[in-house]
Amino acid sequence: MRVDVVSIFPEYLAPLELSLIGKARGLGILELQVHDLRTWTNDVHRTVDDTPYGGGPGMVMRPEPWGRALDQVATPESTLIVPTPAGEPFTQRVAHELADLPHLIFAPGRYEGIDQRVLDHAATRMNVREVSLGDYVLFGGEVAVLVIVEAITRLLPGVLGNADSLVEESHTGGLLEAPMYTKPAVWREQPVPEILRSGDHGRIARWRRAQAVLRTAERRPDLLAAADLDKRDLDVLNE
Ligand SMILES: Nc1c(O)cccc1[N+](=O)[O-]
Repeated sequence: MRVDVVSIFPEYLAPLELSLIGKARGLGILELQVHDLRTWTNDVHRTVDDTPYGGGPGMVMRPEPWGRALDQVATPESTLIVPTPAGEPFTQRVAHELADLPHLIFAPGRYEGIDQRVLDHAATRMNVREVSLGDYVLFGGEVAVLVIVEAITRLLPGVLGNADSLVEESHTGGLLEAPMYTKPAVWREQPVPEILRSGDHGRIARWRRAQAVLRTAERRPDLLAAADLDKRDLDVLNE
């Protein structure tokens, strides 16, 4: 997979050189390049914003630099990802969808956002997806890019040492993951649930599933409605 990020704060994306993302880049699993949007400005002040038509507070990102940036970076295989509070919810399902694509271009906006014509023009030549991490307001989209790139990269084949890790985690299968424990067996007078030390893998799997169902029912009933529950799950909820 290739990823290009265009930002007025390219240094914000430095964490994409670290840890497993850095490893994926080193292995050639992920090809990633960060660009400074001001590269595509043509005035002495390298201007990227201007006042909004129709009035109102703040500034809007000018279309010309973005247009020239996308002209250079986009290919026929590109999908433009625009992190914005006005976007569709970014979920594990969306992460899986994006992880299957050949080329993602991220356009994190600043100020009051990017001139809408940039997205509308881009949509005439590539897929455009506006995605939101949540219902809150940030200074810009760069931190959202870090989150989305991490969520996608860990799904790419060869990145996680044990692909089984993807099976039992939260939101895979629509449920939150069960609580996890490690040594010592007792910590500050709190024992690890006995079943986890029983060695009975069938009972352990059923216990973990029950815990996931109960935790999801308590914290995220919205997910439970969409989850694929079996009779045993329903019995757990009705106990
Ligand atoms: N919430 C927000 C924002 O305020 C600015 C850019 C991106 C996002 N987001 O992805 O959620």
